[in-house]
Amino acid sequence: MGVPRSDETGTRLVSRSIRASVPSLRVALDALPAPRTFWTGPDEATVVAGGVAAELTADGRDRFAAVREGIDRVLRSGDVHAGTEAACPRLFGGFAFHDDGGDGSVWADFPGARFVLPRVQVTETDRGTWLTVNAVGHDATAGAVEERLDAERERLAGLDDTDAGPPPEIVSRTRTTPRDAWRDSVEAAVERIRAGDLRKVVLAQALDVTLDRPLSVPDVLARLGSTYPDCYRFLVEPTAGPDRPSFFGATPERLVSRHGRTVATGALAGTTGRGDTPAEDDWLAEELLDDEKNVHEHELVGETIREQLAPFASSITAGERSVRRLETVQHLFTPITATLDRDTHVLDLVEALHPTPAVGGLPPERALATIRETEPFDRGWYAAPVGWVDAAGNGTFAVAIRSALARDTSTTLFAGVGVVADSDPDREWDEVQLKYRPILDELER
Ligand SMILES: C=C(O[C@@H]1C=C(C(=O)O)C=C[C@H]1O)C(=O)O
Repeated sequence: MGVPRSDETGTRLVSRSIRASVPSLRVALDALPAPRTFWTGPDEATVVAGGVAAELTADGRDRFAAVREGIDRVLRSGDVHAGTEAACPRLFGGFAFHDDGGDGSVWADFPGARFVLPRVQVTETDRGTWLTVNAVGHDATAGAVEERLDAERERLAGLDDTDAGPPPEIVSRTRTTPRDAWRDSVEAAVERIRAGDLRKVVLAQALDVTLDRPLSVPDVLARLGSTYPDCYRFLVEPTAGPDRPSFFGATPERLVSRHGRTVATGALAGTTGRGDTPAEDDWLAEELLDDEKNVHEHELVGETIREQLAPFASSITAGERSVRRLETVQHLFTPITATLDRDTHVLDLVEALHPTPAVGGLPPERALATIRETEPFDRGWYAAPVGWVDAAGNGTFAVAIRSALARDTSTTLFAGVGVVADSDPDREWDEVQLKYRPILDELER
């Protein structure tokens, strides 16, 4: 797995941080070396990072445990001066949706799991901005890292504060799933549900668009931050080449966060649109809260999450169900918190929770098999966990929906819907189109 063994010859991780200033995080992200990393979310520090000090990859069903072991080896012992908690060494990454690898399509460069300790990282917190340089390996010395830290600070402070460019134009679009095929798939799933074979399955579509020029992902992430300020935004690049793919998104869904013994997650499922007026918005929200089909779909998610957490928790609390209003859709949301009964690593919680029935279905194995048989494309990392882990096993993971994979002038967008016994194929089709909007709006403004 290409992991430097920190236990063979003593400390091999060196990490130094200092306060720094950058013209903007967007400009910094654009200037950092590939592969680039971006992460932010509610109550989270914003991180823009570049390069690789250490990287872990794994495939298959055991990928959660395998990367966890690798991460522990990298972070176990280190010569770390971070200045603030958010600048302490963290690995950023995520997982493929399915246990078995994809079909080698657009996701060819994405392993089953990949985490990176960035070489250079800018961390923005409520209390200031920090620059971090990390090194792992035989040649990692405090002197060399401190020299690089000074050089990076000067380079980043000297960057010009340019404006974001205008979005590109869409030249063409191709759907993976024509409307007729969609109708057939949803009807087949509904039949299986009515026959008692399944309780819920989330079916997705992909949309391939060609742009008139390559996408600037830093610009898109910055704009998504203004439109979706309460969402998790992320960028994962698995390779460093000029033609590398970038997986990014602005997702409203947290899979799990763990800080010490405190765990926070939630059920987000059940969807309606936005109204043209505040009154219509409120009417749609009320209708969603009362809608039997959406409430059922939502409750399956909440119940399952509570069951999945039970083996780790001394207590689990579900808050009140409410409507979460986003720019383009409204969702049913129930917050769930838990107290761990021991020091369970965040990646063990990720493994236990993924995929929740908000993106998979019930019973899980049958739903996953249905997804595999039905969807004519590889989900890759869509709807899978993305986030970060630190040395204490704390971390936050989001569910990578409202996301897209960009490479050069091609971008593939993904969106799915929960299918239950009384789902209507045409309404589900419309819901998929709404869920493309966060990213699509950035490509055709
Ligand atoms: C699967 C997606 O969204 C999920 C499905 C939802 C639903 O079916 O109502 C709502 C939010 C998400 O949990 C997606 O956006 O691609």
